[in-house]
Amino acid sequence: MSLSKFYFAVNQRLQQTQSQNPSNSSRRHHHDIVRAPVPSVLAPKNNKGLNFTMEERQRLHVHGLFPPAFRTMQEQVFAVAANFYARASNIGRYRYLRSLRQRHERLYFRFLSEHLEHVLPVIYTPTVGVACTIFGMIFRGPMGMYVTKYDRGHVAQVLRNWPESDIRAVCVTDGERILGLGDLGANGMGITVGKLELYTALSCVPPHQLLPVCLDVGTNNEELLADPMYIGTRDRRIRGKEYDEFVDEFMQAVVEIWGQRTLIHFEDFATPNAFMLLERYQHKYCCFNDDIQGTSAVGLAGLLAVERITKKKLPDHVIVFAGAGSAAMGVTSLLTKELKTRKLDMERIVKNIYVFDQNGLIVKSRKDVAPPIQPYAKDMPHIKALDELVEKVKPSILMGATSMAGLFSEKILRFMGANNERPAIFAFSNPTSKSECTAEQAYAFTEGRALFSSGSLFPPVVVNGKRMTPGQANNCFAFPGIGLGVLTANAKTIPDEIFLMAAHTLAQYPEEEAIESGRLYPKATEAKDVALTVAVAVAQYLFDNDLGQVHPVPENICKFIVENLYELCNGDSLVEPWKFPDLPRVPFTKDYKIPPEDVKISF
Ligand SMILES: NC(=O)C1=CN([C@@H]2O[C@H](COP(=O)(O)OP(=O)(O)OC[C@H]3O[C@@H](n4cnc5c(N)ncnc54)[C@H](O)[C@@H]3O)[C@@H](O)[C@H]2O)C=CC1
Ligand SMILES: CC(=O)C(=O)O
Ligand SMILES: [Mg+2]
Repeated sequence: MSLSKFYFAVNQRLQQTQSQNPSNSSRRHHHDIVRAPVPSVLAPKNNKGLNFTMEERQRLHVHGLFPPAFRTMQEQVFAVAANFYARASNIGRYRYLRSLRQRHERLYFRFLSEHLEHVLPVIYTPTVGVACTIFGMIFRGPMGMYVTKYDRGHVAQVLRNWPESDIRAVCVTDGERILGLGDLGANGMGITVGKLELYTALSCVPPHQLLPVCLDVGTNNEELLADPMYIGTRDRRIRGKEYDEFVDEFMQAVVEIWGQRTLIHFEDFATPNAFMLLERYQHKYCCFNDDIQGTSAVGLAGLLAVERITKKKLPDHVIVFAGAGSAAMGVTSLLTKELKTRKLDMERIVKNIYVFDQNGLIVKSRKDVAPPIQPYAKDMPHIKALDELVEKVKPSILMGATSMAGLFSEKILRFMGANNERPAIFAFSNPTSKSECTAEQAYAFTEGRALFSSGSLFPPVVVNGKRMTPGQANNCFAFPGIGLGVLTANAKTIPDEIFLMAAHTLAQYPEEEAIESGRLYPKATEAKDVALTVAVAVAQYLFDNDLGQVHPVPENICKFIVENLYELCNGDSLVEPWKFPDLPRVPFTKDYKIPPEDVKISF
């Protein structure tokens, strides 16, 4: 029984119990009516919880609404941590965090910011994927705007209902390709919420300036259409002109309301629409597609790190891309751009790049190849099986973005290990359940020599006593910094070069020691530092190329950004908000941390 069906059954049972005992339900109803209104000082963005001082409680008329105890922000973070780690499952933690955000926003982001390593897999991939599959059941209240096809002609009017006026960035999805989970329709809202929360947690963009949007254009997911818990419109997806005009209206409405400078982040559109919309809007609006462009920066950064450790130039590496969707084609095209900057011609660039999709190797004789992939089509006989291609061309780098769990079979991984001293394996697909292979498999079948990275993080693996730490090849190391850099410069459009800048900045992160243990990407605990560094590089590029709209151009961009960051500390402006001061800790020190278990392998 699927999780949503299980909960549906539980709810049905509850309803039956209530209808058998009407006196219960009417009593509860009566209590609801007499409940006192919540003062606006307790609205999520104003609430300080037990951190309200006695003077504030009296002045703001909330005295008596709280127990007498006072807690510092840090103590409240401890209390949240105790609750968070006490939950038995990550989906339980997700639900706890959702309710925390809905009552105390600053505490929520402060907690996120301090416990990133454990929180990232909950508010982001993989758990957010589970949350999206049961989103209708766990929906608690507004988190963003739903715009449906029935709002055509009135999209601006609908967007104006959002209670915040100073929106600087919008993350929008139409829910057609949510992670590797396919068409989740209106449930895709969970993804846009998660992405924007990283803009705050990693880049300190104030949450009230961020707006998640779900364009509900229907769903073709039969299970959802038949699911009573589904929260979206129960229609099939609109396509073609109708779809294009709807998205056009949305884009116009955003700039009409919040201005041309509003950053529009496209997320988890199905690949054909993702490329179509990027081409249509890239030079017209301040927008980017995270799955194509954000991922391209992270993919190229990983390749640059491989180049560094193997001491072999990228064009000399044989690279097989499994998948030819947004993610894989994003990386391929940024790699091409990078190699062009190295003065290589197209023939040389594509020589060692092989693209393989669900119908096999992309070859010239195939008729089903989309235009962006055509330059990589090989003039050789078609190969249908990935293991056959790997045996034939002997790649040193294997990148997968297919949502096909287990695609990198034992045979393929052993082959990679046998032919390379440090085979590079990238399993981009999300969530974990869709990964092309696990970290354990990548290390086990290459005698612990693989440079392994995945879209959703795997725990470290101890191979013959040596601790291998996989990296996270995820666009979360790019988009928060890119977003912050673009907002800092107030750019009107986002040029492709930005993603090259981001890739080179990110590639500098892993130290030699980390690379030795197989990790090509920074740790989650470094993600805030990465975001700021990427933002500075991006803003610098925009200013240098006269693409910024801030006058006068700030002399010190880093200082300028830091001074404008969200105060995560309830008004105590922190000089370096991404490094919190070591405040005195209360004896709240129960063992509530659950470090991920290492997997142990020996030969
Ligand atoms: N780690 C990261 O930062 C990111 C990861 N992703 C993940 O990448 C995956 C793919 O995303 P998109 O490119 O947008 O999806 P997509 O659905 O457009 O592309 C999937 C590609 O995989 C190919 N494919 C399917 N089965 C295959 C098989 N058995 N053998 C070889 N190729 C096969 C398809 O032909 C298609 O070209 C998703 O799981 C997504 O979550 C996407 C963006 C960023
Ligand atoms: C990470 C991401 O954007 C994806 O899997 O779609
Ligand atoms: Mg995505």
